[in-house]
Amino acid sequence: MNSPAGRTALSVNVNKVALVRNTRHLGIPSVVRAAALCLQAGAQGITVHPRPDGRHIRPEDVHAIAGLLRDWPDREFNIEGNPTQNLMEFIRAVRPHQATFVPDSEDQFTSDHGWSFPQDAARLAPLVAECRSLGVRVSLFMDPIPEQMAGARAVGADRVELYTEPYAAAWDTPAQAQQLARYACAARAAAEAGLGVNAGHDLNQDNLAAFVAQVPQLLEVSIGHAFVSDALELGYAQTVRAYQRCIDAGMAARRSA
Ligand SMILES: CC(=O)[C@@H](O)[C@H](O)COP(=O)(O)O
Ligand SMILES: NCC(=O)COP(=O)(O)O
Repeated sequence: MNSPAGRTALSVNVNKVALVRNTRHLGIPSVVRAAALCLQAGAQGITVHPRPDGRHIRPEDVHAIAGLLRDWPDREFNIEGNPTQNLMEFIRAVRPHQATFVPDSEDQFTSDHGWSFPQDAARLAPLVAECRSLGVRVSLFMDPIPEQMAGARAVGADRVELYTEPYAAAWDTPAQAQQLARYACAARAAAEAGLGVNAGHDLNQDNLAAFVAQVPQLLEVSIGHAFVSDALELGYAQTVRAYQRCIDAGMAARRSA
Protein backbone atom coordinates (compact mmCIF):
# COMPACT_ATOMS: atom_id res chain seq x y z
CA MET A 1 0.00 0.00 0.00
CA ASN A 2 1.36 3.39 -1.03
CA SER A 3 1.84 5.10 2.25
CA PRO A 4 4.93 7.10 3.15
CA ALA A 5 7.30 4.74 4.91
CA GLY A 6 6.15 4.08 8.42
CA ARG A 7 2.86 5.99 8.07
CA THR A 8 -0.25 4.07 9.08
CA ALA A 9 -2.36 3.60 5.95
CA LEU A 10 -6.03 4.64 5.86
CA SER A 11 -8.34 2.15 4.14
CA VAL A 12 -11.88 3.52 3.78
CA ASN A 13 -14.65 0.95 4.26
CA VAL A 14 -17.59 1.89 2.01
CA ASN A 15 -20.12 -0.61 3.41
CA LYS A 16 -22.41 2.15 4.67
CA VAL A 17 -22.53 3.97 1.35
CA ALA A 18 -23.93 0.74 -0.10
CA LEU A 19 -26.37 0.46 2.79
CA VAL A 20 -27.95 3.82 1.93
CA ARG A 21 -27.83 3.04 -1.83
CA ASN A 22 -29.78 -0.18 -1.25
CA THR A 23 -32.79 1.64 0.24
CA ARG A 24 -33.91 2.78 -3.24
CA HIS A 25 -33.55 1.40 -6.77
CA LEU A 26 -31.76 4.54 -8.01
CA GLY A 27 -28.09 3.58 -7.70
CA ILE A 28 -27.28 6.59 -5.52
CA PRO A 29 -25.18 7.24 -3.49
CA SER A 30 -22.63 5.57 -5.77
CA VAL A 31 -20.23 3.22 -3.99
CA VAL A 32 -17.65 3.48 -6.78
CA ARG A 33 -17.83 7.29 -6.81
CA ALA A 34 -17.34 7.32 -3.05
CA ALA A 35 -14.28 5.11 -3.43
CA ALA A 36 -12.90 7.24 -6.28
CA LEU A 37 -13.29 10.47 -4.31
CA CYS A 38 -11.57 8.91 -1.29
CA LEU A 39 -8.67 7.70 -3.43
CA GLN A 40 -8.37 11.09 -5.12
CA ALA A 41 -8.19 12.68 -1.66
CA GLY A 42 -5.31 10.37 -0.71
CA ALA A 43 -6.83 7.32 0.99
CA GLN A 44 -4.35 4.48 0.63
CA GLY A 45 -7.02 1.83 0.21
CA ILE A 46 -10.66 0.80 -0.02
CA THR A 47 -12.25 -1.91 2.12
CA VAL A 48 -15.52 -3.76 1.54
CA HIS A 49 -17.28 -6.49 3.47
CA PRO A 50 -19.71 -8.26 1.06
CA ARG A 51 -21.84 -10.05 3.66
CA PRO A 52 -23.82 -13.10 2.40
CA ASP A 53 -27.17 -11.36 2.94
CA GLY A 54 -26.18 -8.44 0.69
CA ARG A 55 -27.36 -5.89 3.25
CA HIS A 56 -24.80 -3.40 1.91
CA ILE A 57 -21.88 -4.36 -0.37
CA ARG A 58 -23.02 -6.62 -3.20
CA PRO A 59 -21.03 -8.66 -5.75
CA GLU A 60 -21.34 -5.95 -8.41
CA ASP A 61 -19.79 -3.46 -5.99
CA VAL A 62 -16.80 -5.74 -5.43
CA HIS A 63 -16.16 -6.08 -9.15
CA ALA A 64 -16.69 -2.37 -9.82
CA ILE A 65 -14.23 -1.33 -7.10
CA ALA A 66 -11.72 -3.89 -8.34
CA GLY A 67 -12.01 -2.22 -11.74
CA LEU A 68 -11.55 1.24 -10.21
CA LEU A 69 -8.43 0.17 -8.33
CA ARG A 70 -6.80 -0.98 -11.56
CA ASP A 71 -6.45 2.76 -12.24
CA TRP A 72 -4.76 3.22 -8.85
CA PRO A 73 -1.86 0.73 -8.86
CA ASP A 74 -0.31 2.23 -5.71
CA ARG A 75 -3.51 1.81 -3.63
CA GLU A 76 -4.98 -1.34 -2.11
CA PHE A 77 -8.22 -3.28 -2.18
CA ASN A 78 -9.11 -5.12 1.03
CA ILE A 79 -12.03 -7.55 0.96
CA GLU A 80 -13.35 -8.76 4.29
CA GLY A 81 -15.52 -11.75 5.02
CA ASN A 82 -15.81 -15.27 6.33
CA PRO A 83 -13.77 -17.60 4.07
CA THR A 84 -16.07 -20.51 4.97
CA GLN A 85 -19.00 -18.54 3.50
CA ASN A 86 -18.80 -16.34 0.36
CA LEU A 87 -15.44 -14.60 0.70
CA MET A 88 -13.32 -17.00 -1.34
CA GLU A 89 -15.37 -16.59 -4.52
CA PHE A 90 -14.48 -12.89 -4.46
CA ILE A 91 -10.81 -13.55 -3.71
CA ARG A 92 -10.55 -16.00 -6.62
CA ALA A 93 -12.38 -13.64 -8.99
CA VAL A 94 -10.71 -10.28 -8.27
CA ARG A 95 -7.52 -11.16 -6.35
CA PRO A 96 -7.47 -8.11 -4.08
CA HIS A 97 -4.27 -6.97 -2.40
CA GLN A 98 -5.56 -8.21 0.94
CA ALA A 99 -8.20 -10.63 2.24
CA THR A 100 -9.30 -10.06 5.82
CA PHE A 101 -10.84 -13.21 7.32
CA VAL A 102 -13.62 -12.40 9.79
CA PRO A 103 -15.43 -15.18 11.76
CA ASP A 104 -18.91 -13.72 11.36
CA SER A 105 -22.08 -15.73 11.10
CA GLU A 106 -24.30 -14.98 8.09
CA ASP A 107 -26.91 -13.02 10.05
CA GLN A 108 -24.56 -11.26 12.47
CA PHE A 109 -25.51 -7.67 13.30
CA THR A 110 -21.87 -6.58 12.88
CA SER A 111 -18.42 -8.02 13.46
CA ASP A 112 -17.84 -8.50 17.17
CA HIS A 113 -15.05 -11.04 17.72
CA GLY A 114 -11.93 -12.52 16.25
CA TRP A 115 -10.70 -16.02 15.41
CA SER A 116 -9.60 -18.47 18.11
CA PHE A 117 -6.60 -20.74 17.99
CA PRO A 118 -6.05 -23.65 17.96
CA GLN A 119 -9.81 -24.26 17.42
CA ASP A 120 -9.97 -22.47 14.04
CA ALA A 121 -6.56 -23.50 12.71
CA ALA A 122 -7.50 -26.63 10.75
CA ARG A 123 -10.21 -24.96 8.68
CA LEU A 124 -8.33 -21.70 8.10
CA ALA A 125 -4.90 -23.02 7.10
CA PRO A 126 -5.88 -24.30 3.61
CA LEU A 127 -7.86 -21.15 2.87
CA VAL A 128 -4.94 -18.96 3.90
CA ALA A 129 -2.67 -21.07 1.70
CA GLU A 130 -5.03 -20.65 -1.27
CA CYS A 131 -5.12 -16.87 -0.86
CA ARG A 132 -1.36 -16.70 -0.68
CA SER A 133 -1.00 -18.94 -3.74
CA LEU A 134 -3.14 -16.34 -5.54
CA GLY A 135 -0.81 -13.56 -4.41
CA VAL A 136 -3.32 -12.20 -1.89
CA ARG A 137 -2.09 -11.10 1.53
CA VAL A 138 -4.12 -12.56 4.42
CA SER A 139 -5.06 -10.65 7.55
CA LEU A 140 -6.97 -12.38 10.37
CA PHE A 141 -9.50 -10.43 12.42
CA MET A 142 -8.38 -10.97 16.01
CA ASP A 143 -9.20 -9.94 19.54
CA PRO A 144 -6.21 -8.21 21.22
CA ILE A 145 -4.96 -11.36 22.98
CA PRO A 146 -1.15 -11.68 22.83
CA GLU A 147 -1.26 -15.45 23.36
CA GLN A 148 -3.35 -15.86 20.19
CA MET A 149 -0.85 -14.28 17.82
CA ALA A 150 1.46 -17.27 17.39
CA GLY A 151 -1.55 -19.35 16.34
CA ALA A 152 -2.49 -16.75 13.72
CA ARG A 153 1.03 -16.91 12.33
CA ALA A 154 1.07 -20.70 12.41
CA VAL A 155 -1.80 -20.89 9.90
CA GLY A 156 0.21 -18.73 7.52
CA ALA A 157 -1.37 -15.30 7.99
CA ASP A 158 0.64 -12.26 6.95
CA ARG A 159 -1.14 -9.84 9.28
CA VAL A 160 -3.74 -9.60 11.98
CA GLU A 161 -6.43 -6.95 12.22
CA LEU A 162 -6.99 -6.05 15.86
CA TYR A 163 -10.73 -5.73 16.61
CA THR A 164 -10.91 -2.30 18.22
CA GLU A 165 -14.48 -2.01 19.50
CA PRO A 166 -13.45 -2.64 23.14
CA TYR A 167 -10.97 0.23 22.88
CA ALA A 168 -13.54 2.49 21.22
CA ALA A 169 -16.06 1.69 23.96
CA ALA A 170 -13.49 2.59 26.62
CA TRP A 171 -12.37 5.82 24.96
CA ASP A 172 -12.58 8.87 27.22
CA THR A 173 -13.27 6.68 30.26
CA PRO A 174 -10.95 5.59 33.08
CA ALA A 175 -10.49 2.29 31.24
CA GLN A 176 -8.96 3.90 28.14
CA ALA A 177 -5.32 3.63 29.27
CA GLN A 178 -5.74 -0.01 30.23
CA GLN A 179 -7.30 -0.82 26.86
CA LEU A 180 -4.52 0.97 24.99
CA ALA A 181 -1.92 -0.98 26.95
CA ARG A 182 -3.79 -4.19 26.05
CA TYR A 183 -3.70 -3.38 22.33
CA ALA A 184 -0.05 -2.31 22.45
CA CYS A 185 0.84 -5.62 24.08
CA ALA A 186 -1.13 -7.58 21.47
CA ALA A 187 0.52 -5.61 18.66
CA ARG A 188 3.99 -6.34 20.04
CA ALA A 189 3.14 -10.02 20.34
CA ALA A 190 1.89 -10.03 16.74
CA ALA A 191 5.09 -8.35 15.50
CA GLU A 192 7.23 -10.78 17.49
CA ALA A 193 5.33 -13.64 15.83
CA GLY A 194 6.20 -12.18 12.42
CA LEU A 195 2.79 -10.63 11.73
CA GLY A 196 1.95 -7.19 10.41
CA VAL A 197 -0.64 -5.27 12.43
CA ASN A 198 -3.83 -3.71 11.09
CA ALA A 199 -6.75 -2.45 13.18
CA GLY A 200 -10.41 -1.59 12.81
CA HIS A 201 -13.98 -1.35 14.08
CA ASP A 202 -15.55 1.74 15.63
CA LEU A 203 -12.46 3.86 15.12
CA ASN A 204 -13.32 7.53 14.64
CA GLN A 205 -11.87 11.05 14.67
CA ASP A 206 -11.98 11.20 18.47
CA ASN A 207 -10.25 7.92 19.30
CA LEU A 208 -7.92 7.34 16.33
CA ALA A 209 -4.90 9.52 17.21
CA ALA A 210 -4.50 8.04 20.70
CA PHE A 211 -4.64 4.53 19.23
CA VAL A 212 -2.02 5.29 16.57
CA ALA A 213 0.18 6.93 19.22
CA GLN A 214 0.11 3.94 21.55
CA VAL A 215 0.01 0.90 19.28
CA PRO A 216 3.38 0.12 17.67
CA GLN A 217 4.00 -0.76 14.03
CA LEU A 218 0.40 -0.13 12.98
CA LEU A 219 0.36 -0.67 9.21
CA GLU A 220 -3.29 0.04 8.37
CA VAL A 221 -6.56 1.17 9.88
CA SER A 222 -9.81 0.38 8.09
CA ILE A 223 -12.59 2.77 9.00
CA GLY A 224 -16.14 2.85 7.70
CA HIS A 225 -19.11 3.56 9.94
CA ALA A 226 -17.77 6.74 11.55
CA PHE A 227 -16.00 7.79 8.34
CA VAL A 228 -19.19 7.69 6.26
CA SER A 229 -21.10 9.40 9.07
CA ASP A 230 -18.54 12.22 9.02
CA ALA A 231 -18.56 12.35 5.22
CA LEU A 232 -22.31 13.08 5.29
CA GLU A 233 -21.34 16.40 6.91
CA LEU A 234 -17.87 17.10 5.49
CA GLY A 235 -17.79 15.31 2.16
CA TYR A 236 -15.45 12.44 1.30
CA ALA A 237 -12.33 14.45 0.49
CA GLN A 238 -12.41 16.57 3.63
CA THR A 239 -13.12 13.47 5.69
CA VAL A 240 -10.11 11.61 4.25
CA ARG A 241 -7.94 14.60 5.12
CA ALA A 242 -9.42 14.79 8.63
CA TYR A 243 -8.68 11.12 9.32
CA GLN A 244 -5.18 11.41 7.93
CA ARG A 245 -4.57 14.38 10.23
CA CYS A 246 -5.61 12.13 13.13
CA ILE A 247 -3.15 9.47 11.95
CA ASP A 248 -0.38 12.05 11.56
CA ALA A 249 -1.08 13.47 15.02
CA GLY A 250 -0.82 9.97 16.47
CA MET A 251 2.42 9.29 14.62
CA ALA A 252 3.88 12.61 15.85
CA ALA A 253 2.91 11.79 19.43
CA ARG A 254 4.54 8.39 19.03
CA ARG A 255 7.78 9.91 17.77
CA SER A 256 7.94 12.43 20.60
CA ALA A 257 7.20 9.90 23.33
C1 LIG B 1 -14.63 -6.52 10.28
C2 LIG B 1 -15.13 -5.22 10.78
O1 LIG B 1 -14.97 -4.86 11.91
C3 LIG B 1 -15.77 -4.33 9.84
O2 LIG B 1 -14.94 -4.19 8.77
C4 LIG B 1 -17.04 -4.87 9.27
O3 LIG B 1 -16.99 -4.74 7.89
C5 LIG B 1 -18.19 -4.08 9.75
O4 LIG B 1 -19.31 -4.63 9.11
P1 LIG B 1 -20.66 -3.76 8.99
O5 LIG B 1 -20.31 -2.54 8.17
O6 LIG B 1 -21.62 -4.70 8.34
O7 LIG B 1 -21.02 -3.38 10.42
N1 LIG C 1 -12.22 -3.70 9.54
C1 LIG C 1 -12.91 -2.55 10.07
C2 LIG C 1 -13.60 -1.84 8.97
O1 LIG C 1 -13.36 -2.10 7.80
C3 LIG C 1 -14.59 -0.79 9.29
O2 LIG C 1 -15.16 -0.95 10.56
P1 LIG C 1 -16.10 0.28 11.04
O3 LIG C 1 -15.24 1.52 11.02
O4 LIG C 1 -17.23 0.37 10.08
O5 LIG C 1 -16.52 -0.10 12.44
